[in-house]
Amino acid sequence: MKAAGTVAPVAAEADAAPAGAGTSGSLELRHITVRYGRGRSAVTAVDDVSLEVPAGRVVGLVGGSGSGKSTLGRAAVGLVPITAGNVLVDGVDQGRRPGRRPVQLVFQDPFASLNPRLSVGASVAEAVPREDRARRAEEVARYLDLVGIDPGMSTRLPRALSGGQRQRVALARALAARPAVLVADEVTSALDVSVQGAVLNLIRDLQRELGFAMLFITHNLAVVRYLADRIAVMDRGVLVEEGPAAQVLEDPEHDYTRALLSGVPRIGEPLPEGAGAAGAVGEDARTGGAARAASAGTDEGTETGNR
Ligand SMILES: Nc1ncnc2c1ncn2[C@@H]1O[C@H](COP(=O)(O)OP(=O)(O)OP(=O)(O)O)[C@@H](O)[C@H]1O
Repeated sequence: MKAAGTVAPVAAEADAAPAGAGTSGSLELRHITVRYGRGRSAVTAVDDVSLEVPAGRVVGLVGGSGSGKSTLGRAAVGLVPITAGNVLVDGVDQGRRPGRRPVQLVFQDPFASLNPRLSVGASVAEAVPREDRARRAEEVARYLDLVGIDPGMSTRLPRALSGGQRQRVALARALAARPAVLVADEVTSALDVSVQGAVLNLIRDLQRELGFAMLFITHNLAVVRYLADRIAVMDRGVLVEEGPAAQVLEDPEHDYTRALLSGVPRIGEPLPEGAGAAGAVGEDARTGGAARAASAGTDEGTETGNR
């Protein structure tokens, strides 16, 4: 593992491919609509959204609460049925029905990705592709090591781990499946501020090292500033803006993006989650904490006790 990095400024050359690129797949969401329910009670959570995550790149998906970010991520992974549109991985249409896809999702709550009755090792082993079953034990050790978890902990149950450790194991499980694309949905929001930076550093280092494409969903603009090559902004089910991270953050085109950045909600709307009352990017107490922890290169040290 590389040493924890420092907070990077917004990539000046957002279009330059990161080191290690070329090993991953690409994700293309074409005119995706997802509707929950039927008739009058139907909710259009995602409305005709098209978005591309090129191989080796990180696209940050931001927006206020209920804007449809998680639904879009779940549609990409095949966890919710798609009402209209197509999900393509490496140009191959994945169909609209829920099902297994070469896209892995890491959730906000690691308990959602880990079976509480399975040991850490068994959880990761389950994800190892069939063709690697013969060397499953080595693969489990390799991925646990990669995320900074001592493979000696593989007999433990998730409940015996800290929140940060559980999220690392969830990440190991997702990566062990060797996905073409990773979707990370609010992966640090449930974590203690003191470990958020370490997990973000880990994700950033792994992404650079392994070169997988990633759709990184968050309400936290400081986090996308830190991680994303490109930023996509959703408002009430619609994609309102998409572009290189620096451009979206420094010179947003859409009013909603400006409102997210300034923390000033439109009249009659609640303050978007993550757009701190203080306003500017990184001034939200939570985001500031994450960025500072990342900047200091801190890790949860005693928590994992193995890095
Ligand atoms: N399973 C469901 N059944 C019905 N409606 C749903 C379901 N899941 C989400 N919704 C609705 O779809 C809309 C989009 O929700 P979604 O969770 O995708 O937004 P989000 O941007 O991820 O929000 P948050 O940041 O709060 O998680 C919301 O109006 C939500 O109430």
